Amino acid sequence: MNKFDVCVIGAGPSGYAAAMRALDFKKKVILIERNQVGGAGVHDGALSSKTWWELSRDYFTLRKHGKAFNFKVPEIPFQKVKAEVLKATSERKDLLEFHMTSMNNNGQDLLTFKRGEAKLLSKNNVEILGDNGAEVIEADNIILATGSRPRKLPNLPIDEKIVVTSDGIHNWTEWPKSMVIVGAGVIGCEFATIFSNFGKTQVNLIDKGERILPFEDGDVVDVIENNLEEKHVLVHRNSKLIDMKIVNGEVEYELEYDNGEKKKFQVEKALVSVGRIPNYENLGLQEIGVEIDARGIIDDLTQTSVSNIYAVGDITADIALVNVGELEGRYAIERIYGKPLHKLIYENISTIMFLAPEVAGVGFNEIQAKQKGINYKVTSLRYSNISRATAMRNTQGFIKLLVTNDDKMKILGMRVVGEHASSAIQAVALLISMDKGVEELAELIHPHPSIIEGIQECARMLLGKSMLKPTVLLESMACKTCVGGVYENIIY
Ligand SMILES: Cc1cc2nc3c(=O)[nH]c(=O)nc-3n(C[C@H](O)[C@H](O)[C@H](O)COP(=O)(O)OP(=O)(O)OC[C@H]3O[C@@H](n4cnc5c(N)ncnc54)[C@H](O)[C@@H]3O)c2cc1C
Ligand SMILES: NC(=O)c1ccc[n+]([C@@H]2O[C@H](COP(=O)([O-])OP(=O)(O)OC[C@H]3O[C@@H](n4cnc5c(N)ncnc54)[C@H](O)[C@@H]3O)[C@@H](O)[C@H]2O)c1
Repeated sequence: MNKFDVCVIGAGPSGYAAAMRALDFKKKVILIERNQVGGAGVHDGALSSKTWWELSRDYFTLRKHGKAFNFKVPEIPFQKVKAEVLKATSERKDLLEFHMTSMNNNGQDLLTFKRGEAKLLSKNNVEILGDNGAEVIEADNIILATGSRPRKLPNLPIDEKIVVTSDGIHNWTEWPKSMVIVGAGVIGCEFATIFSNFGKTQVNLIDKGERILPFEDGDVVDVIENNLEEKHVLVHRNSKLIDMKIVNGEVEYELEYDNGEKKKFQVEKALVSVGRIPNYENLGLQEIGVEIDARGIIDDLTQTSVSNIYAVGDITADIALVNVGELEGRYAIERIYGKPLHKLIYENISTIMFLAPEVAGVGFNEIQAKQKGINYKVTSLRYSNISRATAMRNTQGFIKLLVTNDDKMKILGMRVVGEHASSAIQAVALLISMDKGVEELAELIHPHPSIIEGIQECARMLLGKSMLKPTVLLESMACKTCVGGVYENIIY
């Protein structure tokens, strides 16, 4: 029987990162994947949806300029865009595969890749069921990185053709004339943005509550909702989906609103995006004593209740992000083979939501600060005050910075809504992780003209030395305290 130091199950972002980190420790590793290398980080997930988003944004910009400069933008077939998306995902998969093979050609010969379905037979034995039958291997340590899958609602006729999850969008062959999206979370809103950007589909979005993206601050959501509605997206607010069926190859659905009113709608296609569930079944975990509760595997900083078995990435059912999965994958290996240099903390994660415009975030938003009972100072600046945005001829958006309500003004979090938002987040993420205040940020020389200059102006506002003054530009700048949920302007 082949014996390994580490067996990693799943070659998505978290498993791949774990396997590569184990090689740094010169360990003998086996990486097992039942489907495609890259997992949802590449296929029907992060990279594919971001390629859709980038292409849709380019096309929307072209349509906008077409209107402004009076030229006609050619139609773009669905199949052409889909082919480009699949080209992007196979480029990434090929790179990851080439990289794996080259690691061994480097003379290390430490990495074995196996294609097949893995299942634990004991705490050290894993069965791999591949095309050529079953094989059993032995490993000192096991990393579970089997990811997650779309959550399905039992009463919905999901056939991955007409009613799809994010796994089935590539089964479509043409732009739907109309579609409904069930679930106004990140995936739902990103695809509402994508399809409305291309302008070929009437998009309806079902939202259980008062507003989309319920976990995000109201001022952020307002910008996104307005833009979606300008692109004719119909947001069904405060509504419950009570029925959906496929009739003559199209979708009929019925909503019940909070006021008791019921209404029927017809659309060509439906996308269901109501969260994801971890893949921990059929791995033989319960049989060998890995503790599992209703949410999924119980882990203590990646280690499960069986001490040589670790769980990383989406399987742990907490935060489902590529960067978090990769971090956990590396961390688990560092725990096994040496002391991790950094603690595994989740408070300081940078995120981007790919909407119109993009929304970047790090640390707390106002909802989270209030939930934790934290009093804070908050400063905000609209893009209309930033030269780069003026040059882009697109001043929609704002920056919002939260700091502690004391003299230290330690950074608690930031949200940026607007063009280049994602490029604006890193400096602040670093300051939060270094437990620093706004002084450092205010004095650093930033490139000009850039969106990040706006963050610096926010820091200066808090120090009472911004160039533009919030006392004058009342509509587009603000600097306040929030104590017990009550706001008060800060006057310097
Ligand atoms: C539409 C969409 C958009 C997203 N956009 C973003 C984004 O913009 N940014 C971001 O950070 N995150 C995004 N995510 C989330 C991100 O894709 C996941 O958090 C990430 O892929 C999780 O990585 P993972 O390695 O834990 O799991 P996965 O990527 O799911 O990989 C798990 C792998 O394990 C394999 N596997 C499962 N069971 C077995 C078994 N028994 N034997 C062998 N192999 C097995 C699977 O085939 C899969 O390849 C998005 C997700 C979706 C669905
Ligand atoms: N840009 C990014 O970083 C990015 C992009 C896409 C996905 N992701 C990751 O993937 C995860 C899954 O995304 P998601 O959008 O599926 O989940 P989500 O948790 O973000 O959103 C699910 C939404 O569905 C709603 N919902 C739940 N049950 C419903 C029902 N019965 N009827 C109507 N609505 C219902 C919820 O209220 C919620 O708004 C995210 O949590 C995120 O971690 C990240």
